[in-house]
Amino acid sequence: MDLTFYKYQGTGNDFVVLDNRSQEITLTQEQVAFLCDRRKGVGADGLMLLQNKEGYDFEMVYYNADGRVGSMCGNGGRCLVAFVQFMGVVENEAYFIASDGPHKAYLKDGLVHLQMKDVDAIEDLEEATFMNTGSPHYVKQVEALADLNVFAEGRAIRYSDRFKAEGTNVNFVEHLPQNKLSVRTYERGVEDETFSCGTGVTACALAASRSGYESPVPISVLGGELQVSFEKEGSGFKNVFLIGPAVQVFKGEITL
Ligand SMILES: N[C@H](CCC[C@H](N)C(=O)O)C(=O)O
Repeated sequence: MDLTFYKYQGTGNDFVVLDNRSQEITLTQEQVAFLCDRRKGVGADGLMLLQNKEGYDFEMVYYNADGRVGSMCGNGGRCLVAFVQFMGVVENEAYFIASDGPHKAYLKDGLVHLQMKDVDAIEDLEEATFMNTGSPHYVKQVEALADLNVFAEGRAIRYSDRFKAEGTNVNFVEHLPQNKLSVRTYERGVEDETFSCGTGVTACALAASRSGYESPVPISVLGGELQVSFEKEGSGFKNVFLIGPAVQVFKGEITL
């Protein structure tokens, strides 16, 4: 099978994007893993299929780099919105369905604003918090984030008794002055540190709001700058938006 693919990146979280509106593409777990392989394939943290869905502008189907169907990916969602605008499917606004439900998004001043699911509950753990922002996220506040071994520490938590069956993404967040955060993330399904995780920084911003952080929260990640805006509602959050750039890197062809 000959495939035309696009490569996108959002703050360094990178994706292979395939237009499957004709429904001609079906990929095995091995084929997705091959396309995401950085040495033997195209190379990406994840792969997305753009599909049609009645009642929506499009459907987002997301796979992790290991080839398994993933849960919601915030940076991937932002990249897919940029892709559908590039393909002429939408102009500046989109309404789509992903694994965690419907999402609204719009483009403004070159940034993609993606509405994330409402978050009802943040679970308090002994030294961290845990929540689902479309994907599961463990959030641990640290100091000296730059010196942390995110791979080793993240991996230990991801494979701990509580999380080893389902897995979790693991975020380490440093609280900086002036309402700013710095975040590094170990991603499930990539099983490594990535340069950015959209659902992860969303979780970090919501967790930080409990220490007085106010919307919008600017967040530095290894691959750039993101923002998260939100409204508090009781112990939960609504109107949560992930805001940042999404860039087409190249288009290519590959034979499977
Ligand atoms: N990079 C993604 C998260 C992917 C989710 C995945 N790693 C999982 O939970 O299995 C993001 O920007 O939100």
